[in-house]
Amino acid sequence: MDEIKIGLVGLGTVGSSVLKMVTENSDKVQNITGRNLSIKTVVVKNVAKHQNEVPAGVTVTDDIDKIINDPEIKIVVEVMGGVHPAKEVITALLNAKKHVVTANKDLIASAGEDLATIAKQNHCDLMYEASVAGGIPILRTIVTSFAADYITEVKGIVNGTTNFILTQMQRNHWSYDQALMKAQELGFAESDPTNDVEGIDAAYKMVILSQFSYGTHIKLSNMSVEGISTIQQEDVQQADAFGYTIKLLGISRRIDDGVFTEVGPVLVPQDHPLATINNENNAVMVTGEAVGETLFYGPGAGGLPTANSVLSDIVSVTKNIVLGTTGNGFNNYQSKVGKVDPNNVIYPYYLSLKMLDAPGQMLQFTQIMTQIGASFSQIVQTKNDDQTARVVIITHEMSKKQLNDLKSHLSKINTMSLLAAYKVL
Ligand SMILES: NC(=O)C1=CN([C@@H]2O[C@H](COP(=O)(O)OP(=O)(O)OC[C@H]3O[C@@H](n4cnc5c(N)ncnc54)[C@H](OP(=O)(O)O)[C@@H]3O)[C@@H](O)[C@H]2O)C=CC1
Ligand SMILES: N[C@@H](CC=O)C(=O)O
Ligand code: NA
Repeated sequence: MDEIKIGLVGLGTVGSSVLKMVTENSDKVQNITGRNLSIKTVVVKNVAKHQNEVPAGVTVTDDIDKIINDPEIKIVVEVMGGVHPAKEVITALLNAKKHVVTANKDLIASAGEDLATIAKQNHCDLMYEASVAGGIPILRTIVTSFAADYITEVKGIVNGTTNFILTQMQRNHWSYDQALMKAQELGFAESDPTNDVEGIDAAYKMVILSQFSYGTHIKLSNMSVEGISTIQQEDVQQADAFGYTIKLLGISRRIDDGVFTEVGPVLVPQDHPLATINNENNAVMVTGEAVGETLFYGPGAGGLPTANSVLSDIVSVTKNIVLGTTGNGFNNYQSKVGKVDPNNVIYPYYLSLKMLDAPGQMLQFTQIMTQIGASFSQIVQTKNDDQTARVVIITHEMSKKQLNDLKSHLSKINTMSLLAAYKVL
């Protein structure tokens, strides 16, 4: 049987699981593709650390040229992460006519279009199913199964680390730091978890999902991105008492002629499917005009689930090699969309305020709300300390403009401050 040799760049959480799956699941892959796939060379930073982690016959090196210049290697898996030097490495691999499979959302969200062009010029495949929602087969599903439908919204939980942290904070009353440490230990978090907890990793994934859903590139700089690092345990518990679970959601929807995409903590009603997604699991809801609402659920992080998506790309590339159909692009949908007026982006909000515990304070707050044309649906006041009260409110629908007006009014009053403002689904 013909052989296809694979190069692997990175042997961490995902890389070691890719090596395991290529080695242990080769019979099924052979059966489907008619090719014998094996990993020939692995590139890492620290060769000594990994020397004993590979089967006999596999070379471990820190020299990427050993893959770039090896004519026997046809497919390369990039799982080292980060934009640089991953971008330069993938560019060199494509120019050397290697097909590339990557899990790197940072890179695809920021340079995916350029890399796709280079791939096409070289008649090579560039696939990245693992870059969004780890083990959930969502990108290929949008390309193939929503090919004709007009997608109006794509939203969901697309970061495993933050969902794990929020689950532990809500269910087990863990501290934020304790939960983050465990997520790192389990291999869900990025090597620097800042992008996870600040919502940037989820934003990268929303950029890619929007590209696939609407055919348009949303710039990260045009998105509102908020993470979970400032969420307080008391807000998690208060949301729960109101009947909501706080989730970090990415939401991308058509509004007017445009697409509005954002990431932030959202109060999700406890009977909504997204409220039931726990730990490192992710869920993506895709709404199409024809099909209506659909939900895709599964592990969003972790070695083997992510490796399964990498393997699905490897198998797709292999089939293309066999059929001579490489270089046709992972996603070919391109379309122009207009701008969205933030006044038309409306949600109810959860507002947490600290105010002086004195007569007239609530009246003053109510006057501001009346002035900006907003109103409450639920309100709870508790003691914060000797002098101040904590007032938590769920508003009726209001626009981003009204929220900004509220913030600006509050910034001028030194007896009240807004501690948190989260959307309510
Ligand atoms: N972990 C997860 O659950 C998921 C991760 N991803 C993505 O997959 C990719 C890999 O993630 P993960 O496996 O967790 O990362 P790890 O940090 O566990 O592993 C990274 C690997 O890449 C190697 N590496 C890093 N920089 C270089 C370099 N400059 N040259 C050569 N090798 C290098 C490291 O080598 P050494 O060990 O010698 O330091 C290590 O083996 C990232 O893009 C991540 O965003 C996607 C979905 C899920
Ligand atoms: N750090 C990421 C890994 C998968 O993309 C996450 O936690 O979701
Ligand atoms: Na995926």
